[in-house]
Amino acid sequence: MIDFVGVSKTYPNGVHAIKNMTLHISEGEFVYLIGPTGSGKSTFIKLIDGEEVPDEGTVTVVNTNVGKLKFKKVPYYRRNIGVVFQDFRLLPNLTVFENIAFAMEAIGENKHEIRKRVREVLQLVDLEDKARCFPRELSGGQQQRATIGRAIANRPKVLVADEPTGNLDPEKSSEIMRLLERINEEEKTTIVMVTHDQQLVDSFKKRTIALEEGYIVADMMKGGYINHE
Ligand SMILES: Nc1ncnc2c1ncn2[C@@H]1O[C@H](COP(=O)(O)OP(=O)(O)OP(=O)(O)O)[C@@H](O)[C@H]1O
Repeated sequence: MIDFVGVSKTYPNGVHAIKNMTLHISEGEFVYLIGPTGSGKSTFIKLIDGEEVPDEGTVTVVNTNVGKLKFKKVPYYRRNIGVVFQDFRLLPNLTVFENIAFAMEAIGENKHEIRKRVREVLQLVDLEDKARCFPRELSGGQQQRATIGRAIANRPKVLVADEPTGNLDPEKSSEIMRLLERINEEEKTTIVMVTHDQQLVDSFKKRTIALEEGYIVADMMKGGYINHE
């Protein structure tokens, strides 16, 4: 599903963010990406969603060579990838229902299908009673659930989450983890999640890939935190 073969990424300022990385993530996996600040986690995510291209090696996601994608094809490719950030990024003037529908309207889905899927997603993220609320009327945890709903509306094959629990307390973070696990199981979505939250990684055990200075320094199938941070 996600294959990095000999991937290196150097930014124009000379920073080597990813160094000769080779790694395979299978369809349906749920993987944590951990590592100290500046170790290359966000760059790894950007190589997956096509925001950055590798200088060396190949990044293949859902049978697409992402680094070789023509500019015009990037939006089509991105339909395969749902993205969730720490800071929510919901559209403030749209309701929860509209925020989720927006992602589907953007790809020209028909109205009937949008209504059906948004209801399904609202149920999955447990926000049926908040459908008509605006983001500012929601708690942080609810906003993050709405963001996740928006990210999965188009049934992406891969969901990348960059510190999705970064702004939430432990209880809300666990709630988000249980939701992501549900999406992973029920929607068969492959999930790559960047996190600094040692407690989460220890309690919701999953394959854990640790980066340091652009290198993979550990790849543990059973997960759990290590001493690299
Ligand atoms: N657009 C950019 N231009 C130049 N250098 C960059 C750029 N983006 C990231 N870097 C550098 O590349 C390295 C890796 O950054 P990256 O954001 O991937 O790390 P990270 O592990 O996600 O860090 P954090 O945990 O702080 O988010 C850092 O040294 C960073 O300063």
